[in-house]
Amino acid sequence: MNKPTIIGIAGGTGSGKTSVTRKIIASLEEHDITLIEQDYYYKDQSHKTMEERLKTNYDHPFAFDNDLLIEHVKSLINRESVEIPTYDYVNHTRSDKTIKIEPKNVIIIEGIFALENEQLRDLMDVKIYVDTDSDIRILRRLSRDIKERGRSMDSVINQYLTVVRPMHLQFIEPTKRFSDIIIPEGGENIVAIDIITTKIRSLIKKL
Ligand SMILES: Nc1ncnc2c1ncn2[C@@H]1O[C@H](COP(=O)(O)OP(=O)(O)O)[C@@H](O)[C@H]1O
Ligand SMILES: Nc1ccn([C@@H]2O[C@H](COP(=O)(O)O)[C@@H](O)[C@H]2O)c(=O)n1
Repeated sequence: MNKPTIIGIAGGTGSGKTSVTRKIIASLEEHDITLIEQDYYYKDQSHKTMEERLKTNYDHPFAFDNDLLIEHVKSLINRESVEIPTYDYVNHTRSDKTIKIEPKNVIIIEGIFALENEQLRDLMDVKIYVDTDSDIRILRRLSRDIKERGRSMDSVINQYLTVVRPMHLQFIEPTKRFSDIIIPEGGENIVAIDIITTKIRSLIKKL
């Protein structure tokens, strides 16, 4: 059986990775797509106190269980289903439930460090970096984290200035050079989404 088409979508927090991913999936409605959000692979911290969890650097590659992610992607490539973890941003740890993911012809891996790990990159057919200015990204994140992730304005601003911004510059922004295509402004870039879906369709045809 042929290898599924693997797409990696990276970019800073609030850049619009999730929005781009949703638009790609919607544009390819005639195809079944497996989505893996890298955030689900944040390391389990259930053995830590909340105080300890608040001190974790969630913007460092070490915060992720990449070994498990790579193992799961390889299983999907071998057309085996996997039970993937889920993540609870309010409690900063893995949730109790897992989700069964079935292998499909297209697999999208989306996350801030989707292009950081060489082993993971080597499995990808198309590598995308969503590039949005940092002032826009922090405004989007502020609004989203307060509405959806149980955060206060002060905590988002403090985390951004002390951890998120420096880690972005050190670890995430440099992964842009590994991308095949850079999308400015994320999900509203209709032309870029169109180019990407055309490429994915042509890769699926070759399967
Ligand atoms: N083009 C846009 N205009 C306005 N808001 C946007 C746009 N793209 C994304 N957002 C909003 O910004 C927040 C972060 O976007 P998201 O796609 O989740 O980014 P990421 O996955 O890179 O963190 C979400 O609340 C989303 O609805
Ligand atoms: N417990 C956690 C885990 C992660 N984060 C932040 O999430 C960001 C990545 O998610 P995006 O959807 O924004 O790409 C990352 O920058 C972490 O700081 C968190 O705050 N708490």
